[in-house]
Amino acid sequence: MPVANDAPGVDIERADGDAEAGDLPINELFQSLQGEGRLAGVPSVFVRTSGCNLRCWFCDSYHTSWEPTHDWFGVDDVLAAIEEYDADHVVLTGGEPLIHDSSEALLERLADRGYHTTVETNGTVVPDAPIDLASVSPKLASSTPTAERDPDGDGEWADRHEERRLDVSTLAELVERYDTQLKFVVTGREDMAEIEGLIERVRDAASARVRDDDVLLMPEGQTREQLEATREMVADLALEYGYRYTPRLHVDLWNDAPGT
Ligand SMILES: C[S@@+](CC[C@H](N)C(=O)[O-])C[C@H]1O[C@@H](n2cnc3c(N)ncnc32)[C@H](O)[C@@H]1O
Ligand SMILES: Nc1nc2[nH]cc(C(=O)O)c2c(=O)[nH]1
Ligand code: SF4
Ligand SMILES: [Mg+2]
Repeated sequence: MPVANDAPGVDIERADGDAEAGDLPINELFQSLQGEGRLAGVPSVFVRTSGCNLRCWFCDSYHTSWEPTHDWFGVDDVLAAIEEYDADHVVLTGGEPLIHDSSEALLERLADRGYHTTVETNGTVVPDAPIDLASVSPKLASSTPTAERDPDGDGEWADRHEERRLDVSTLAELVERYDTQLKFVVTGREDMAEIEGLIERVRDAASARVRDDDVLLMPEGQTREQLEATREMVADLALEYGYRYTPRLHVDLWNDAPGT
């Protein structure tokens, strides 16, 4: 998916493909309702950076991970595009937004201007920047792109993904530093043992408290049809384990349409 430049008033004229120091690779920028997590339903501007240090086989943002596409924009240009919208909430996502140093500069500027910021992150990087809600989605073994599941080849990324996907001390630091929700993509009941074990390890490692309702179970699925097959099972698991369920509101509403 190319940069979404058809939204009214969004100025992304300087799309010349060349990076300058401090630029961010932007895949798309749009307004929607936050579809996931504690703030589901809140009108928000989404800034999607391109590039990721992981390769989940199910990644619903294929054009930021497996096949990244983007144009480069300065932080000022990104801010100007955000300010075209009448929104108080900004969601910085990707790809993995925290692999880019300039994400920190953008978050500083957004905080200065009084925006509420959510960062959607895989929890492998601790940033040095203000964030109102760290929406951390640690990646489970069921996300690994094994040869059978690799959408793009025959498992070349499996080892790198496996090595990088979880680091308890990084997760503990995020929990200590930020108001955090831990949002797990659930593919089946088999994921629960890993989730339970990981929560226990993060609780042991972090001085800050992780409440059961800071832990969210989200059904895997990029389309309405796929979610139909997983959401009830995941809702039942949330009830059984006492964690929170999060819908994928945007998928329920708009399926897999771009810019939603
Ligand atoms: C595309 S990721 C970008 C942010 C970051 N890289 C991460 O994974 O948290 C945004 C959110 O979508 C979730 N996600 C990606 N593919 C999904 C799928 N097929 N089903 C459910 N959630 C998915 C991720 O777990 C994450 O919470
Ligand atoms: N509406 C909507 N809500 C979202 N919440 C997290 C998203 C993401 O891709 O990070 C996302 C997204 O892509 N769309
Ligand atoms: S970590 Fe996030 S962006 Fe990266 S591949 Fe997984 S879901 Fe996609
Ligand atoms: Mg998304």
